[in-house]
Amino acid sequence: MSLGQIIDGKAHALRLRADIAQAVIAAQAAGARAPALAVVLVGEDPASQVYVRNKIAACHEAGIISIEHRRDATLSQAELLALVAELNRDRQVDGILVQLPLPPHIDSAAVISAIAPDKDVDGFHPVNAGRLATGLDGFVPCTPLGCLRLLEATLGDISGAEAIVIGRSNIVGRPMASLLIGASATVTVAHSRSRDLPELTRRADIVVAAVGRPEMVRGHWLKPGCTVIDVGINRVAKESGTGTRLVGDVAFAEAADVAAHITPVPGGVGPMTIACLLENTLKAASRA
Ligand SMILES: Nc1nc2c(c(=O)[nH]1)N[C@@H](CN(C=O)c1ccc(C(=O)N[C@@H](CCC(=O)O)C(=O)O)cc1)CN2
Repeated sequence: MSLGQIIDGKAHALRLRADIAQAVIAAQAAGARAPALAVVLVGEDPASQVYVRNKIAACHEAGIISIEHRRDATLSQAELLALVAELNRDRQVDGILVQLPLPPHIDSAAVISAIAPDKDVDGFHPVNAGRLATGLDGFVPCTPLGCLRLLEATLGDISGAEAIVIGRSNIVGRPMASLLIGASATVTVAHSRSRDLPELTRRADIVVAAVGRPEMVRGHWLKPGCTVIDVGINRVAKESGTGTRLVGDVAFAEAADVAAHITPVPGGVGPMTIACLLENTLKAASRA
């Protein structure tokens, strides 16, 4: 029997998106122009195409202008850097998003570093990473920001809580740890070299799994009554042998028997990523 309360990321995201739409209307009533987001997609990665389509639809619904720049996979790094430079100069563009992953011949770090930090609504630029790590205001990457919003809505104050972040990527693990430290949690960052991961995880009141390995975090790793935020999106073969299904980094059914709160996959963190992109775009526009 499942004991854990499922955290409905889709419902939280819809509420946040409605709040942003209201804020856009209010800003325009006060004389501002509509926020504008440039979305750059290079290549034909099927998942990226879906994510970009969903981001553009979410912008439209919230009254945010989106300007799509699609380029084929043969685009050179120099051409992409030139596009980013042009968007940096464009005063009608508040936010710039370059969808990842980029084709292998392009150095993603170089492209991210070329985005003006004050238009970097993905929060991936080293200046924004530094601002977050040092407690300064800046843009926070959308996925960890969405995780924090879900934790705040579910638990309220998390100061003093023991948290573990499993994974140390620049996009999720590291910024997530900074956000939790900012919220005064006691934070452990675990990774592939960590010794006795189950034991470390069992100490935590809050578990954020962002490791990219299907169902790696097991129910018996968890402290009863903890809160589990599953960032993983892994496509695996169905047991029937035909087709695939999405699973997270957490073995959901087992974990839901032990945790007090848990995000599902799909329908947990993913929808919050897109809602937080809108939040960051509104913030970029209101600073311009
Ligand atoms: N420039 C960026 N690139 C990438 C980011 C990012 O934040 N900025 N994150 C991911 C992909 N991503 C957004 O871009 C993203 C991933 C997943 C979801 C989502 O809603 N997932 C659904 C399931 C979707 C499915 O069926 O495949 C869910 O979890 O419910 C939204 C956005 C990498 N690239």
